[in-house]
Amino acid sequence: MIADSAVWLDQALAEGRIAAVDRAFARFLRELDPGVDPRVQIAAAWLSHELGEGHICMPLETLREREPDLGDPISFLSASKVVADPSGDPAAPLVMEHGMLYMRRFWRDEARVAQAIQERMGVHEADAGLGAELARLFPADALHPDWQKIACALAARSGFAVITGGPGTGKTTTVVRLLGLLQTLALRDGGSRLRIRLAAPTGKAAARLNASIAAQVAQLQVDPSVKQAIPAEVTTLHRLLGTRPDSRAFRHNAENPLHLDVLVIDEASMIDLEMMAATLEALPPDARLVLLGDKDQLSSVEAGAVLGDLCARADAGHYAPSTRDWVQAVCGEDVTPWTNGDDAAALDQHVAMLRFSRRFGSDSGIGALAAAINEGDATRARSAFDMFDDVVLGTPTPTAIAKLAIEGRDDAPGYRHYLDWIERERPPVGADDAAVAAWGRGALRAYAGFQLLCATRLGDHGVLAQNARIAQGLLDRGLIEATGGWYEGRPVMLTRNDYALGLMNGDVGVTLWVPDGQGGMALRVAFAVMDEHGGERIRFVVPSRLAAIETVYAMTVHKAQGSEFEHTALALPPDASPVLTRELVYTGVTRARRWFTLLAGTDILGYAVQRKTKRASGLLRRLL
Ligand SMILES: Nc1ncnc2c1ncn2[C@@H]1O[C@H](COP(=O)(O)OP(=O)(O)OP(=O)(O)O)[C@@H](O)[C@H]1O
Repeated sequence: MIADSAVWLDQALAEGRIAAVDRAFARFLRELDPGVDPRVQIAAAWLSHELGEGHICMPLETLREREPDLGDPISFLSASKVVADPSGDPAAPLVMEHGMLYMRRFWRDEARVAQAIQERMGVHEADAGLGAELARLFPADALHPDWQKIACALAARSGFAVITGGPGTGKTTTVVRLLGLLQTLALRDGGSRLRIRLAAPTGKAAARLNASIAAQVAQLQVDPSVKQAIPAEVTTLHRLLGTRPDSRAFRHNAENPLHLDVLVIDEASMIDLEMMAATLEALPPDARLVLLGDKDQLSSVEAGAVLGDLCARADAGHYAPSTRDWVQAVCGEDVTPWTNGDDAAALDQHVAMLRFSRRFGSDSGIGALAAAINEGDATRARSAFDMFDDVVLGTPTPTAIAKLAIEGRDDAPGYRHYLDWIERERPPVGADDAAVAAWGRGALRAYAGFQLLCATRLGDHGVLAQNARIAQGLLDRGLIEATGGWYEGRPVMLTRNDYALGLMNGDVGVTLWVPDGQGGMALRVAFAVMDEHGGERIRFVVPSRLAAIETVYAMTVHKAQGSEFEHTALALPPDASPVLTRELVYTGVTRARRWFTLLAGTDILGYAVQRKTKRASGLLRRLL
């Protein structure tokens, strides 16, 4: 029995097992209830620690393993005033349910998300014209089963759908066809058009979807009136919900719902539980929600792995025989191998996984490597480097990493390519604004030719250290004129949203000398921003207006989610570390469009690939 929690908390903090915030939370419980059982405080400190790691809750099993001396957690937790069961005291800060301990806010968000999804799954029925429209939009000569067609059908038949798939599997293609289909059915017989909104968790992801949606809509085989009724503009979720200064709450909520009939959210793996709860709350009850994303990518930075939870059974399908028969009747596709009559939950009938990548064919090392990583097959992952030319294992020493980042390898570019481009394409003196903007756009595009990714920000192998080495290497080669302050060629990334400038956390800009409008030249940072019609526009920003930015020769894998680069290099630290996970490596590899370079030992690759993260959550249990 532990008599004094204060000693335990101080010691755990001193030993680095918990953080100051965890101790503060445990102390706060004593303020609430001076007679609180010290064991409850210890449990609370561990719970707070787990939330910091991205979990929604803490299984009591975890507490038993960590603190076997405390005895049975169920008995001391259920005896405490600060812990309630779901129907207990709503003022209690902790909730215990199904062998999990929650902070009330997360418990409430999780329960709300589950309930909102459940309600939405039952809204809408398949339209009688669905089969004919699907046959028109999806050519019969596709690969079978045509998962795009199946995904589209499942999404069209209810108010809630999840479409997961790796890079290039056709998530955008499918959703554009889905929108064409829904709009065609809505406009039929003089009906009114659906209000459709598209969103993504970050500005970068929104911009990328924007470009691909516009291209896909142009190719869509539908009536021009339908085409017009599909928006090209993609907004960020924060924008859509309406942020309010200094508040976690959004302008749109249950009392002030969004004005829309269909909401599509791309890159949904980046949505944390709190954001998902806010989004579902702001959605009108009969609006459709379609989530798109890659279930195997890293989860959100904040707590929760909502897409991962929803797609936990997507590989095996778990379709009910009734779904199988319906898919056969409406799509002419056979999903028998993915049908499991004994274990088919309602949620499973709303999830579709696209399984064939058009970007990465059988000759693609990136595709083979990503698949091996996902299967946790380190041997196959290693052999991909021997079998394919587009993936290369580079030397992971600091000097070699900086050299690769600058010079690239063979045809795969490094930063020299982009700096040379800026120099070569510099507009002549007196060039008009359009020419300068085109140069800015080209510089951003050239910058996207290469990106070095790191696992962490700090440490000798982190972003800050790599940034410094690369900048020095560029200076030594005469490619930039300084390594600190503002200089031409400096790429920067926003680390906070800046609504006044219309720039979002994660947006990347490139510093350039441009005409200052008074006959001189000035350093400005070129960003690609969306204009009001969903098109892309180049905005030049005065460097001093950028309050929260970082140089971005190196970027964390987390920050790179939602972006792609022609050549991506991933540098991993040489020693085993908790940040090295399968999801991290998969996300890094799949940022590459044409070339991928791994800057790590194969032992570290093997170590990371074995470590699949599992975030504790009760969401799936609530939905099954
Ligand atoms: N059914 C199809 N028929 C022909 N081409 C297709 C089909 N589906 C996808 N493609 C092509 O494959 C490429 C990738 O498709 P898409 O952009 O829809 O995939 P995605 O899953 O959204 O990719 P990303 O990883 O970029 O999010 C595109 O060039 C697209 O035109």
